[in-house]
Amino acid sequence: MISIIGPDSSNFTAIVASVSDNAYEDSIRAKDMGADIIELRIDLIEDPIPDDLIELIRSIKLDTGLQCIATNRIHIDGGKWNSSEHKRIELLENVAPYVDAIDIELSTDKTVLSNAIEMTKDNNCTAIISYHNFSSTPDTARIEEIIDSAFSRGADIAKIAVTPVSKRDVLDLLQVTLNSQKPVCTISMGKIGKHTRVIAPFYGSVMTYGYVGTPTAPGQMRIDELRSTMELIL
Ligand SMILES: O=C1C[C@@](O)(C(=O)O)C[C@@H](O)[C@@H]1O
Repeated sequence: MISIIGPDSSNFTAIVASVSDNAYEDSIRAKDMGADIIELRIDLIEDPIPDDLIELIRSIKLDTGLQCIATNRIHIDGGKWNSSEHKRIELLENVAPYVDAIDIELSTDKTVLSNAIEMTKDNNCTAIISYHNFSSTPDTARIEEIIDSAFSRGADIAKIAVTPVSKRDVLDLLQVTLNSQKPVCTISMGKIGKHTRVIAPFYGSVMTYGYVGTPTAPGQMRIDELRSTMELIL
């Protein structure tokens, strides 16, 4: 399970470094830059082979001491996975015994999602159920519905990554974040939302994502810049 409770049992925000190709080298750099957790984006790795992924995860965890999230992002949620759904989930099952959390999309087929969440918990992993919208930000009632849906399907953390078209969209997401009584990770992507990667934690977001080599989403900041800016203003 990933830890989102600070050493003094206060809530703290985990800085997550998304890595893909060059995952090992970028994970070492991420650690030095101040990342708390590594996210391995399997969908961004060329021809992922289970045994190689397991060896990679073991090396990353051993040499960085950081916890690891496995993500194999479905195309509809902005991912690059382009093979079968069965294989997509199978790769997550292969690595589940070696990681600390699995990220699976709310848009996944309900039965597949339910089985994947069961598998996640059977492996004592944190279940992150994520929702992505790369064109807009739903209204607050809809975002709250999405969060409730994620928890009703077994999420330990509900992740909402949406795209604002106005400052009001950003404020709406921060309001939902502040009101949430359960662990959420909220991100306003793109240029208008970029500052939420630093300030959403102040309103209760339990994780914030950054990059080492190349961004894996619009508006991401480099890990060291993210950490220093958070330390400066939070
Ligand atoms: O879902 C998320 C958040 C993210 O999309 C971002 O906006 O930083 C980056 C993804 O790698 C991660 O899985």
